[in-house]
Amino acid sequence: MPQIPPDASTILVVITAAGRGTRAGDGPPKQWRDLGGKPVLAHTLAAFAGLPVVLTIHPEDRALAEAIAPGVPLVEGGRTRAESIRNALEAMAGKGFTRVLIHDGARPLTSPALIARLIAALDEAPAAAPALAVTDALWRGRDGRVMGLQPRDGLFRAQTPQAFHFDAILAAHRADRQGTAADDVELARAAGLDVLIVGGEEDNLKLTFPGDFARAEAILARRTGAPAMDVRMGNGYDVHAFTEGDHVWLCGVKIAHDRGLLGHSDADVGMHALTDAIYGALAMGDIGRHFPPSDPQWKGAASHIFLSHAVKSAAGQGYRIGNCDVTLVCERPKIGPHAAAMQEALARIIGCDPARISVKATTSERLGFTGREEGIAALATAVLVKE
Ligand SMILES: Nc1ccn([C@@H]2O[C@H](COP(=O)(O)OP(=O)(O)OP(=O)(O)O)[C@@H](O)[C@H]2O)c(=O)n1
Ligand SMILES: C[C@](O)(CO)[C@H](O)COP(=O)(O)O
Repeated sequence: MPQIPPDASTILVVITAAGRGTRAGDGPPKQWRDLGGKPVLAHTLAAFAGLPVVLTIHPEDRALAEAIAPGVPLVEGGRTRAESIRNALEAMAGKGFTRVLIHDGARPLTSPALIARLIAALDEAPAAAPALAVTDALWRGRDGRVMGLQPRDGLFRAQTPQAFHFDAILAAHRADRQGTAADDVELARAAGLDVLIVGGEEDNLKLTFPGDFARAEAILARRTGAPAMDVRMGNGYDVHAFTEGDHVWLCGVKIAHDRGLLGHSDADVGMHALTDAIYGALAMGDIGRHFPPSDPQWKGAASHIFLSHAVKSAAGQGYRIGNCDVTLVCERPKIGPHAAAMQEALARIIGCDPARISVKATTSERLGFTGREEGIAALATAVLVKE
């Protein structure tokens, strides 16, 4: 297998990351979005570790670029990909580089083996680029209808990095008047350069549309051995004593009763246990940490505020609630007739299907504080899922 040559100091890498990623949906430009815990561009840079790099950036992204690529020369990009790359080549001209790899910042999963194959190919030709043969049938279509077949023989899907003799590709860029080329091979061909096709890699995808991120996460998880799905579990336990009153709140449902539950908030013991289970799964402590009982603003507060906060915290970390199970321990009131309403109420707050929420109850056979009807205890388990 080809290796990156030990003296690679004359091989420049241009990573172009000045685009705005308009097709990738809402949020920051795709090269700055998170992929497996760090920005996409940090992965791209890591793939070329050991080689000198120049990075093209959008002027608004300078601080972000300096943070993830300290010491890497930054060049402002242009209106198009081709202009951005030309700016980088011009900035690095005359600095002793003989070969250059030109790569999309939005392709974070390039392998060292592919990079080595491309560098080796430059011994045989002034240009080499990775590509995959088209394997699906190709159609021509119009207005949602198939109009004809397109022979796929000899058709390839182009990837980057694209590798060139430095002076040859710089001259090709200088000769280009439009600045609209899809890639550097197009310019190399226009300048008459012979371009070798090197086998590309399916994993070397370019992040273009929102769905590409999930694919890249899965590839990354496979490479690092991390599970593709992150599952977390937490449990919660709470107790509230009975006091004078004529109703209790349990799992978001008001139930008439000959006693009330004592608490700083509405004392919904079931919802508190569930909230703690979610915080537990996130390793975020318990309700008391987020809503201190010493804070008067939570006096008499409706407990859905606490549960909503826990669910939002989970969502903020990329988790959805997989399922929950709440057990209420009391002799009275009887829970069975209210269990379905409780599941509905919790599901509404969580924003999930009620079928993912279980509420059940047990007595403690008249034993202990719950058996003596001094209070109600609740236990809950929550499973959080990140895909
Ligand atoms: N003026 C530009 C436009 C694009 N690029 C870079 O070229 C690569 C491939 O382009 P593309 O996937 O089209 O990225 P964007 O232009 O950012 O995306 P979109 O077309 O969806 O806006 C990306 O790494 C992108 O940052 C660049 O450096 N300068
Ligand atoms: C250069 C490139 O990655 C080759 O496949 C691609 O052409 C650039 O992205 P775009 O989606 O065509 O702008």
